Amino acid sequence: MSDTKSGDDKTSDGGQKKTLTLKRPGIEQGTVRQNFSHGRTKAVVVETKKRKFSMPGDNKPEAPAPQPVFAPKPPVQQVRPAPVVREAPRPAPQNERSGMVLNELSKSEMEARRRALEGSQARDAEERQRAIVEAKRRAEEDERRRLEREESARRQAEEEARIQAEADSRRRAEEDARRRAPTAAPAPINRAMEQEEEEAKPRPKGGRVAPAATPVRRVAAPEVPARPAKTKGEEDRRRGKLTLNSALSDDGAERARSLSAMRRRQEKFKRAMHNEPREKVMREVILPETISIQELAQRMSERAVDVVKYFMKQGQIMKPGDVLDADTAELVASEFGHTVRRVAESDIEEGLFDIADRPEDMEPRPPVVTIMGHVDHGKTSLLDAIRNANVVSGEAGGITQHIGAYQVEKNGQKITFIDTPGHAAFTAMRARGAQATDIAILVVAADDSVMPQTIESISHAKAAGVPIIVAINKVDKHEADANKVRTELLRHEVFVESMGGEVLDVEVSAKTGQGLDKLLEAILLQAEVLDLKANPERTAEGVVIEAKLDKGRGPVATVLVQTGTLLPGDILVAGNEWGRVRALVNDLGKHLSEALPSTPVEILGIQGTPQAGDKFAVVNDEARAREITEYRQRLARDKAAARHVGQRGSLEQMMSKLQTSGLKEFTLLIKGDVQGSVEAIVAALDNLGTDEVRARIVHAGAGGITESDVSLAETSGAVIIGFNVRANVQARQAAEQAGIEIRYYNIIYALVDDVKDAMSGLLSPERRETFIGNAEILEVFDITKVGKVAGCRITEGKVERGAGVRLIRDNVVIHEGTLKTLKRFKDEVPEVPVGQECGMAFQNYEDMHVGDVIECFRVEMVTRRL
Ligand SMILES: Nc1nc2c(ncn2[C@@H]2O[C@H](COP(=O)(O)OP(=O)(O)OP(=O)(O)O)[C@@H](O)[C@H]2O)c(=O)[nH]1
Repeated sequence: MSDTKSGDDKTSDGGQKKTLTLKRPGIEQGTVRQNFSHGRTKAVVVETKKRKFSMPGDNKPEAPAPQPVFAPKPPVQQVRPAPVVREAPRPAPQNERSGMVLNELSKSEMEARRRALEGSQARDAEERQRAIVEAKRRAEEDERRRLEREESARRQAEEEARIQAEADSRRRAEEDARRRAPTAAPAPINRAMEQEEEEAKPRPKGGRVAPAATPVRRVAAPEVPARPAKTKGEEDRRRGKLTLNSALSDDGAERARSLSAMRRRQEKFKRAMHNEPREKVMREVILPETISIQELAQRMSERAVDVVKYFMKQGQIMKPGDVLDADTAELVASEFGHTVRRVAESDIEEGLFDIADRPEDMEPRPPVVTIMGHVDHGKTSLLDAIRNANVVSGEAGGITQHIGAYQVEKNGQKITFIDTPGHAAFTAMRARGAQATDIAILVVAADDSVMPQTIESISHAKAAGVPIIVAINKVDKHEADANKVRTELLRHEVFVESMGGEVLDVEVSAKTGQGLDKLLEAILLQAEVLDLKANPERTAEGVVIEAKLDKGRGPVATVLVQTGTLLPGDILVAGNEWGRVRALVNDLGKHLSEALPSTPVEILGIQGTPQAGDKFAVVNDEARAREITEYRQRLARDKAAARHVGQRGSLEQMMSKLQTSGLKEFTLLIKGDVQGSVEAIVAALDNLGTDEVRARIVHAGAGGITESDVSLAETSGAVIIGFNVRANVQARQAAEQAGIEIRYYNIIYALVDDVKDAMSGLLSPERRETFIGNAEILEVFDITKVGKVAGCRITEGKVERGAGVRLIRDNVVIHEGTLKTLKRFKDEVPEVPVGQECGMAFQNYEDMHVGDVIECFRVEMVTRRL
């Protein structure tokens, strides 16, 4: 902008703003005020030059000089205010041009300018030419790339098809080999899964970018020079940002995936074009214990919606998220034509239990005894008597407390008694796979002899392979007949020693203490025979005997250490719960520094309440404990959900449900403070069920109500019942959000009564009919516009308008309906009592005869109760 010709250039006086140029012909001058920041303004002289047009031949000698300067520029460009005003007035140039206009430039200057102008025009032309060439080159380049892209996609498709074919043939060969030698080399359990993964893996890019490494060199080699430039560009665009890492890493997965996706799209499109049905691929579906419909569909390579449709055809409305048990899933998979292989996800638990011990590490351990027998034969009395007489020496004086098991000492040897008499607990434990008992004491009252539960107890002990010692109790009673007991036991294949058998029998009295020592000796003798041993020098394993949520101490569990030594600070997993042992407390309330094999001990520090019968084991660290319990909790949740779904989910049950349609269910989730009370509630609720309505318990357990309970209740539409427990804040909030009802109780009967009431509501109300009266038709009148009216006499009770009526002829009901009119003389009346005559007409019915009887009745809908 320094080439301005503003008056400033010619001004030597800085304060003088006017230009000192002469008024030139063809140039108009004006002044414009220009605004700047900070309110500054400046007057600017504007010159407008009238344009001269000259014909090509018009070659005036003076013309070329000014024209090169001004001609290329449009007139408006002559307004050049800004640079003019900003510059400080410069001292007037010292050359001869001072005060002269431009068209009076020297010849040499003119020449220089002309040259410059010509140079710039030439450059412009050159650039234009270059741009055209460049555009052409770019178009060619684009076309070449496009062709290359197409070619590469085609080769890629060919390549993958070939690799696929190779993999198929390899698999077939492997299968053939396996079939030929089925036992020679059993495939590892995950072989099929690995193979499937292998096939599912995106094809490595090696086949394309590094062909030498693979046998596909022949196909790939020619592509090498062209491809990297092209795919790289594509890749970069896709990734957006090219980092050093991404540039250097050999990650071809994304490229392979996107190319496969392209291929799939192409195939899909082709299929759609030719209307070809998809080729059905039979798969081996790996089934865990529970699986969601979505996951199952994925493993079968089917659409989830097809599986849902399949269920719909079976009359079941399912969602893709619903969980199926393995049996149902297997049925579905085989319906879709796939084979299944079931696997256990329990690998995570491997090595948790049953660590092999070396024989030399084994040391004798005390026997664990359970007392069984018929009701009122004295089990509790016997347990109490033994305990009171034989508390572990040195610990007498402690306040005994019920922790579910206790230890006594006899002749310096310890015996552990499980303090929950009866075979129910024994069976519950066995049902969970735990066997805590070494010896069963069968209590039979000498005055009552063998009774039904005595026989049941015998069966349980025998089924568990636990030796029996018979305690013939209440021998202090004068009507006691111990021999009768012995002979009756013979009938149930319990051959006592005194009858020539091998089963030890002892006559005892829990009341007087008679024979208790003998009983304990018999136990020790039996234990000796059993040669009970365990390795105390290892991490502890055992079984949960009882668990509860203690108000002050949180979750508390009584465990029986079966092997190893349990120490405070140990991290253990028990059922679905884990925790770090904070304290070990025995049945006398004493804190122990260790719990050796066969010791029952109460532990504090677990996160939740496990269930009686759950096995426990000490693990190395919290992470493992968490991992195992999370897996187990997930499993339990899935199982509960599958059980719930199973009600509608399994085909077998679908059928049975269809047959028993009309059965209403009252779904409940029960949480209680101790396992015992929960079991009692469940049993009581089970008894409420009828053919029409029953309580379905989706989950029952000890412990507070948690968020997972709420979500289970939500999925199964259950009401949550808390017995002596409360919901935590999260659970409460979740329940509020989900609209789940939580009811709290502290009395079982109140709970059962409420459930009964609620279930009664589910029973459809009963239609109850009450007879009101009878009338005999004496005459039938046909009245115009009204129709037939029966003239009757009330023979019994009364007749009410609005009540139900039946027309009875020869004791057969001809019609049932309502009355249209009930009249005495000419008046409509609400009712007519016995002995009086009246006129009656039926609604929409006229076939009445003399001698028919009209029965009048009232119908009520009565709510039924269980
Ligand atoms: N005379 C006498 N009575 C006994 C003896 N043992 C128990 N009893 C009584 O028998 C009744 C039942 O005894 P429990 O110990 O409650 O019997 P149980 O087998 O534990 O009963 P459930 O817990 O209901 O199965 C009680 O009234 C005891 O006092 C005994 O050796 N002699």
